[in-house]
Formats: sequence, structure tokens, C-alpha cells
Amino acid sequence: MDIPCSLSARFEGSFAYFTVKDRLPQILTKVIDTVHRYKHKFLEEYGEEGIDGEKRALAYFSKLRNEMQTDKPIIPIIDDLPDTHIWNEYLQYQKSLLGDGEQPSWFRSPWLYVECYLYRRIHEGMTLSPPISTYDVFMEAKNDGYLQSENAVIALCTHLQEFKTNIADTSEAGCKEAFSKLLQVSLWGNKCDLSISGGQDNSQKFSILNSLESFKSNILVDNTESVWQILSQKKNSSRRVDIVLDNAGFELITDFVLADILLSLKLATEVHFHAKCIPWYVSDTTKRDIDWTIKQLLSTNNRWMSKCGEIWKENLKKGRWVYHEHLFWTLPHEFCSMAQTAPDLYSELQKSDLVLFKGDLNYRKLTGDRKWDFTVPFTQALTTFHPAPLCSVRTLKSDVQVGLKPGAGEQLAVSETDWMISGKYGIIQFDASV
Ligand SMILES: O=P(O)(O)OC[C@@]1(O)O[C@H](CO)[C@@H](O)[C@@H]1O
Ligand SMILES: [Mn+2]
Repeated sequence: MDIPCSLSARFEGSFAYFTVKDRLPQILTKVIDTVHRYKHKFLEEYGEEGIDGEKRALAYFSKLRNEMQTDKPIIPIIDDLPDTHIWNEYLQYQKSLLGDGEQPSWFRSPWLYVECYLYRRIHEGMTLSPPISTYDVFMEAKNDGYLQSENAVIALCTHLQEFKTNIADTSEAGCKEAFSKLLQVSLWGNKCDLSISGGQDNSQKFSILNSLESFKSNILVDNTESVWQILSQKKNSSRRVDIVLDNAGFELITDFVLADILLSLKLATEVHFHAKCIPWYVSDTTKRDIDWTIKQLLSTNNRWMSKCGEIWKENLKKGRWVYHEHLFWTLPHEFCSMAQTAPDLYSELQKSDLVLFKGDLNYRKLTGDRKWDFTVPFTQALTTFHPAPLCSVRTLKSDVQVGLKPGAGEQLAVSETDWMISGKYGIIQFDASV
């Protein structure tokens, strides 16, 4: 099978080129501004040493920004963390793909690699700047994103809990419709992504439930039926669903609501969440974000939000919900290499009855971030990655898409040149082949 080349900023005019040239420097500048603004907090918490750490971090990030903007060669990671050697082996692999004398660089190497590398370098910059090393430079933006979405969170928690009070009297068709609606809510929750917005406020201001009908035609691939079948065919037997999380804030709430309804409708008996080990792509979820979000819910005076907080905290405590993290999710690797690079994670996913992959970056890694034709079947683009039945739930924010009907992509491009990156369109794309 011919595997197409990787998306890359070497293709001038591509979204990758615009990202490396303009968007990533903007995100890095926001990191620099944040570290600047927190100077007084570092002084309060750590005294003069905190100021020294802040200065070290600022110097590191300014140098990093210059490396990126002047297309310097990619350099090894030196912070001696558990994944450092994997990153440096990957750099050697990228070098092996190039001709003599050529070096991996920001504008010449695969977009997936250099963008993931940027976030790993941001983590290195903080790691090498004690005592502020554990500060999450994206925390403020993630927390604000949640707080700005609170009305939408109230509407969603209210909808969930009110539905659950009548679940015993709800028909099979009613349950199926409720599940389908909350799967769509989880899809559109993926629009709330601070990487695509360059860190600008991208919160959910209104109740998403009222917009589902009007958004329906924007779902380019809708395999909800296959997802329902695989979950409802053996109801009441033990059933594990994994959710590979994406963004904190409103999207995380939509994923918790989906996980709640999976248990309440007996479509699953356990839900496993996979979050990031380090701050990633501005708004991706870490354990801190999960703990902070549950705490926020518990501390509100809104009855349905606090009810959700109690139930979800109990689910995590009782093991109905299980939290995982693995450093593979914050490596640059395409998922087709997971079985070799992280065999323990691959076999963990093989225990699942269904793995939901949230968001655009996960889709890029599922398909290798390659220039596939739009009509290539999803299963083909997954190549060797088939740990379990899986489903991508993703709004389109990068120019990779497969599994479309002939002409569908071309037709959209006529009227909307930005259809692949605007976040307006989404997919619920399923693959059963294991
Ligand atoms: O994975 P997510 O949060 O849905 O999207 C991540 C993202 O914002 O970052 C990259 C562009 O910088 C793209 O993959 C996508 O636009
Ligand atoms: Mn993300």
C-alpha cells in the first residue's frame, strides 16, 4: 500500500506552514507573557530563587522562539526525564529519513513532529528552571476557558441529571436518541480548543444542546449507529469503554457527561480515561485539570453541577471510572507505531470494547498526519493500528481527512476554502477491524 507523505511546513501555503510560521510563535509568545505576568507569584512562593527560575525560563523560551522562527535544526532534549531518550531516538530516526548533510528542522520536518516537539521543549524549559518547574504555563488559560463556559456547563449538567431522573420510563429509542445527542455534544465540545485559537478565549458561551439539530449537517461522517450497535448488543454484560481525552474545560465536561450516560444507560460498566502527563497543545487535559474541574463542580451552588461533581468523584473513587496516563500520548509518534513504542499501552487498549479518540490531534496521529486522498477508507489510513473497535470524535482543525464519499471534500472546498481547519465540520468515524 502506498503511504503518502507527511504534512509539513515545507509545503508553503499549507496549514502546517501557517502554523509553524505564525501560530506556534504566537502560542510561544503567550507562554512568555504568562511567565512574565506570574513573576510576583513566583517571588511570593519561592523568594528570589523564584525570580531566578523565571528569568531562566524566559531566556530559554526566547531562544526557542528564535530557533523556530529562523528554522534552526531540531536539537536533542537534555532534561533527562523518562521520555528524553525516546525523543532523541526519534530525532535520530527523522535524521535517517533525510539525505546526507540535511538536518531535521522546524520548516522541513513533518508538522506532527515539530509541533509535538515544541510542546515537549516548553516542558523542558520549565523543567530546567527550578523552582518553578512544576508550574503549568497553560493552567490559567485552561481554567479561564472552563469558567467562561459555566453557563453551558450548567445547561449540560441539568440536561443530564433531569434525563437520568426519568431513565426508567424511557424507551429504547429514547435512550438511543439521548446517547446520540450526548455523543454529538462531546463532538462539538471539541471546538473549545485553545491551540486552534492560539490561546485566545474559545469557551462555550451558550447551551450546545439547542444547536445540535442545526449542526447535524456539519457531521461529514456519522457512524453513531455502529457505535450504538457495538455498545447495545450485549447490554448488562461487562463492557469497557476507553476515552482518549483531549481538551480540558468545557470539552472535558462533555466527555464526563458522555461517560456518565454510558454507565446510566448500561452501555458500559466501566469507563477508562486517558489524559496527558505534561501540559500539551495549550488546552489538553492533565490529571490536575481533572481534579480541578471536579473540585469546581463540587464548590458551585448549582444543584445539578454539584450533583455531577459528587457522582463523578464517586465513579473515580469506586473504579467505575478509571484514570490512566502514559507518556506515549505526549510523544510525536503516529499511533501505528504504538504496538512497538508502547506495547503496554497497546495491550491496555486491547482490553477495551470501544476506544473513543477525542479531537483533532488524535485524528492526525490515527492517520499518521499524512496527505491521504479524502476517499481512502479510514481502516486503511489506520494501517496497523487496530487495538480494539475505535471511533474518532473530532472537529476538523487540520488538513487531513479520510473516509469521505467521492467529491464530498472537493465540493466543500468550492464554497468554504477553510472547511478542513475552521472547526465547523466534525466526524464520528468508526472502525471495527481488529
Ligand atoms: O486536538 P485538538 O485539541 O482538537 O486540536 C489541536 C489543534 O488545535 O492543534 C493543531 C494545530 O496547531 C491541530 O491539530 C488542531 O488545530
Ligand atoms: Mn487539544
